[in-house]
Amino acid sequence: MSDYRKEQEVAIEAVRRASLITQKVLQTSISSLTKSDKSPVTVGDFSAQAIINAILAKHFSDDKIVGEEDADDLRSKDADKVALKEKVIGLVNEGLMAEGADQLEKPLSETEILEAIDKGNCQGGVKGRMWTLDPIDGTKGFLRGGQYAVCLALIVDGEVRLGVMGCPNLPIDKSAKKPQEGNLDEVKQRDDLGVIFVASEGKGAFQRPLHATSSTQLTPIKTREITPEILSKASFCESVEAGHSSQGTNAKIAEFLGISSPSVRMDSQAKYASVARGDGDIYLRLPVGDGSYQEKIWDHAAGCLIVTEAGGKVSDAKGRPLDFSIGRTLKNNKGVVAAHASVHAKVIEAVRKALEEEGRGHL
Ligand SMILES: Nc1ncnc2c1ncn2[C@@H]1O[C@H](COP(=O)(O)O)[C@@H](OP(=O)(O)O)[C@H]1O
Ligand SMILES: [Mg+2]
Repeated sequence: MSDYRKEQEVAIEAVRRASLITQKVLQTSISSLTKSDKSPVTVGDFSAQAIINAILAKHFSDDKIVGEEDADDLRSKDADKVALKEKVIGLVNEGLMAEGADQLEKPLSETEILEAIDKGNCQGGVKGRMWTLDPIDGTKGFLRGGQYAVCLALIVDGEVRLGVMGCPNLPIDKSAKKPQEGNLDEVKQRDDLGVIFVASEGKGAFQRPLHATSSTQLTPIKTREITPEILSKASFCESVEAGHSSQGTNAKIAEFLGISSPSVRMDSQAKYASVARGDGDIYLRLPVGDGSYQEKIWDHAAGCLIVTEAGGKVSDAKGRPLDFSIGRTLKNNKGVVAAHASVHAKVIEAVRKALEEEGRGHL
């Protein structure tokens, strides 16, 4: 098994710098940004993507990147888009020139920043090294002051080898209260929020505070011990967005497992982080309707490895491993189920029953 120590160090620093910039976008009042730039999430997305891609290109210039955005919008002469581009250029250079490892000596030019954003055009596949990036996963959560995550993973020959996730609105201490959904003031005021999660294949999963310096120790994380006998005491999490995961099916699965506590709803891959550090036990993401939506690899790669390395098991609704080797989507899979390895099979059995009862057993 290869050692991805250098990649891990670079990825943590890239995610840290990008996450701090998204946090700044959030904290410099969403309402004023909304007026001038239309969408703060666009500013945050482009800025985080440029920061991460530029740092990856500096260290691993041959690696490909599978990302969601390109810079076409920022090349428009439209006044709105020009204002957006100026904002992004300012934030990217602020992020890259802030003190710490990988600090830039001089700002990047507009052309360099647009080129960095455009690097995310790889189509994925089974051969070679590629990074997959979601600069702001959980865009809806970001906008409502809920959970969102800056997610980066390294895929080599179709397997996820390294996952790093920045969760600026998640408490460092898993037992601390999460900020109330939609309470932007709380997110702005609390100084105990912001975590980076990291996992490297075969090396375990860890967390560290987002605001820590690069030499800060990583703390190991583990899924909560849960056995089939006490499965009814488990807690499960799901998307806030009903369109992303069938909440009715999820509720039925919980009922079959004897779980009576209500689901914890959370945006983004922060759900994987919660399961990985034993804050929640099960993450259910059951397909909506005819199940035609194809999940994107950048929405799952980092979280999947972090849960697996923390002692959990991640699969699709049928119990099959997620297949990251066939392009930009998980088209060989339907839905996602993450749980402690010792109860995963029981959860999958409940998923099968629930889908059959809904007449969707073929999914
Ligand atoms: N119909 C659908 N079913 C499942 N996921 C969807 C979806 N439409 C969009 N998504 C994805 O769901 C992600 C958010 O997941 P969650 O609900 O867990 O917060 C989105 O990521 P972005 O927010 O990066 O766009 C988006 O890629
Ligand atoms: Mg996403």
